[in-house]
Amino acid sequence: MARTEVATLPTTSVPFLDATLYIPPNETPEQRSARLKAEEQAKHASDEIDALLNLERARIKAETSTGRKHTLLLLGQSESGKTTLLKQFQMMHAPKTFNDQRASWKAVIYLNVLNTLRTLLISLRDEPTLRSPEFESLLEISSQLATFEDTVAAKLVESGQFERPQPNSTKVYMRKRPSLDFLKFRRSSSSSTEGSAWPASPELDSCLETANQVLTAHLAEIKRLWEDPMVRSYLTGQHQEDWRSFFLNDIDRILVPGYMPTDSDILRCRIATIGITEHKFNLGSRSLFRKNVDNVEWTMYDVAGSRGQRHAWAPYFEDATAIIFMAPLSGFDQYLNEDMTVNRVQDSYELFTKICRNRLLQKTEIVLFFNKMDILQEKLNFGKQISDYVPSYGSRPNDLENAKKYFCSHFEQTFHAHNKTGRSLYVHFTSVVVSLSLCMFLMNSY
Ligand SMILES: Nc1nc2c(ncn2[C@@H]2O[C@H](COP(=O)(O)OP(=O)(O)OP(=O)(O)O)[C@@H](O)[C@H]2O)c(=O)[nH]1
Ligand SMILES: [Mg+2]
Repeated sequence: MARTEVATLPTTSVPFLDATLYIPPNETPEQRSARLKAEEQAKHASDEIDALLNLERARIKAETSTGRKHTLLLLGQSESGKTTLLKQFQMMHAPKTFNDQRASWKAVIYLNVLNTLRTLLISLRDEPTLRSPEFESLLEISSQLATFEDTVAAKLVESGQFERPQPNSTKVYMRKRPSLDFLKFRRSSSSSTEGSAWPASPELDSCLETANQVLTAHLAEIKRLWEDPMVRSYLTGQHQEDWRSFFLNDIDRILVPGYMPTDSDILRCRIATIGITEHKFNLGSRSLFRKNVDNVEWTMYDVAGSRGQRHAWAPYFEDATAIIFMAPLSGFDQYLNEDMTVNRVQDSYELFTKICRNRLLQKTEIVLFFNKMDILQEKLNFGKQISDYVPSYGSRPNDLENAKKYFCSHFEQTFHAHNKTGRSLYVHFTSVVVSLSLCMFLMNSY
């Protein structure tokens, strides 16, 4: 397959003007002084970030120089499945911690349900043909649902494990603050072998209880709305995030009194990673990446994958033993949340290319996970045509085997084109929410 075909994937280049460099015409003295002050603050913040990154680099170097520590980086775009893979590792190698935290995940699952309901109501609001009695009835309780969502988010933030952009944000996704805190956060994050359940909060429990009562009282409407074929067909065209449907499909089970999240619920719930989190595993004695590893500690770094946060990855490159790069192929018909002009598979490909050609990573083993294969299969079964979104796919058969072959060959080509040191590429097609034996397989197969 000719390598030039990649160029016909949807383009991602968008003009970008940095607001801090923009000087408005006819700038008043007050505007000028405010602009200069903002520039000074931006420079100060940037210097501070550089200083913190240098410190972090020195710390990692000191830890790895003993040879007793190996570093594994989980890289990939947002929602590619990095944290989900980490949870799989925790299930396998830190089962006590995983079980201790089980009950705590209930709050995140409720947050996912409340947020999905709110997103659903918002997206149907402007579609008069889809406004049913169920919709009208749920609209009446929407502000109550939003209050629950906000309270659950606030209480999770108070637990110290999560953040959100601004204290009074109406957004319920807890995302990284654009601040220096990612390093602070990384240091304070608990390692998976030592972590414990998040602190209990009576206010959070009481909010979940009330939310449960309201949702249960409206369960029939929620289900009728969610199962309405016209609504489903409308949502399919909206390219919603993959994780959203899971908890609404299972809402009866989640609202049952005494509900305790299952392994699968924990793997499927979604919370964006903030900054970089560090997790330690002792894998005993085994052969890994062609090295005989004997009681060496593995430190796994799970990073935030959205574009604005990728600059924080660099300090971890120099001493990385291996990278697991997650590229979800199911994203062929989706766009980045942070830039709706950028196709997700195209973004993964470009990011992977940057990783392959990074000078600091030339000796780092790369494991490539083409993830979310279950969702890709569902989309192809549903009749979605890859060539509608990736014109260079052309007239190839629109099936799983051909899609795997097509995308894999592009990623392999870019790897080989930038492979100056003869390192190997290990490719796997995965669905990290379902393959429970994956980690065992990974740990034993190199
Ligand atoms: N069906 C399915 N869902 C998956 C798969 N992998 C991940 N998910 C879901 O996709 C959502 C996003 O996964 P995360 O692991 O949070 O993604 P991430 O790469 O850590 O994202 P950031 O933290 O934003 O960088 C979660 O709800 C996961 O359960 C998969 O293979 N199949
Ligand atoms: Mg994550």
